[in-house]
Amino acid sequence: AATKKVTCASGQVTSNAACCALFPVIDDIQANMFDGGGCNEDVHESLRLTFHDAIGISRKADKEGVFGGGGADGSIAIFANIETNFHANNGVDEIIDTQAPIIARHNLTTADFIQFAGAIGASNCPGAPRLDVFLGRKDATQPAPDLTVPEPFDDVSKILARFDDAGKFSSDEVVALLASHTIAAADHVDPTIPGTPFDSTPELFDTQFFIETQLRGTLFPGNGSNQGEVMSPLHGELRLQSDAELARDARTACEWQSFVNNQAKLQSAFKAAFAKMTVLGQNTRELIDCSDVVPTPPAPASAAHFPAGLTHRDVEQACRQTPFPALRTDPGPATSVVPVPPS
Ligand code: HEM
Ligand SMILES: [Ca+2]
Ligand SMILES: [Mn+2]
Repeated sequence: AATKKVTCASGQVTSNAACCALFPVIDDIQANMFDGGGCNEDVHESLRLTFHDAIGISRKADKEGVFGGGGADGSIAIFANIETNFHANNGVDEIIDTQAPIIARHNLTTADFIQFAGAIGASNCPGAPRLDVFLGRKDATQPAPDLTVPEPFDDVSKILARFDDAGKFSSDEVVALLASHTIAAADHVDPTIPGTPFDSTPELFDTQFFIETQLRGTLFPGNGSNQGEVMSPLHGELRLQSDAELARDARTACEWQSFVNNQAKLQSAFKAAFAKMTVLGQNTRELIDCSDVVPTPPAPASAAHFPAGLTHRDVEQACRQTPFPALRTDPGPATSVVPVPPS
């Protein structure tokens, strides 16, 4: 059925008048955080922040009658003085500080703004799905407890258990959420090489992350092994221990491999898992769906490939049922990944 549309005072069209308020927010964050619509570091950090806020919730704690966090409730920014001290939140203070004056200029809850900024940011990255946007979350009145955010040195069992406890995420949904690491870099895992990406295309929401995490690790991009870091296949690329293990564990390896060269699945699975994550802890019946304000992301640019210098022989096959897809190797000298410039 065709949905009714409203035309906002600005002339833009959306399905609900309440969503009109979002268009000026889009203009503000695009101009003042995202370099006029780029897939820059602040986009990456904003997407990471959606996760670190939302995952702060625990079904187990609730059952035991203790507060396990309010999920996507803005607590990470509202109680930044507490939550940014948690080890797993290292570095999120920067994007919280960047977002704060923008939040102050608009009439959204902090909880809504954090999720909104991540969705708009992702739409700047070629290949990304249009992520869902909801309005009407209630802001936190207390901080999330420590230890809700997974660490890169957690083992697969602990990671899967944490996602299940937070929101009944299946192992497939966990793998889908890790697609976020296709537009990502680490500043603090090896602090001597800030901005070191997890794949060779941190400006593209493509499937390279799932390809490159399956290649044999041969080097450390910086000063050697840090907590939560394992060897990567490329100069200038950093591999998290958690990503390496999820790519190789019997519970997750085939799902991981299924994203290789499957842009359509990457988009649909990440969109669905994000839709679940972005409302954790909130009463969805009270939320307004404003997803139609999200710009359509540019089409994915590059075709799936092995980075120059690497081939099928460098794949550490982990899925037992299905062979790794055949891919071409990029021409030229061995790939060296350049750092993501700081925003
Ligand atoms: C097993 C679960 C996860 C672990 C252990 C993990 C761990 C990490 C670590 C250690 C970093 C590097 C931070 C730094 O040093 O600057 C990072 C970056 C990032 N993470 Fe995750 N992550 C997980 C899941 C997620 C999820 C579910 C999302 C979003 C849906 C996400 C989005 C990001 C993004 C976008 C970045 C890049 C930030 C930037 O480039 O500045 N991560 N993650
Ligand atoms: Ca990428
Ligand atoms: Mn960063």
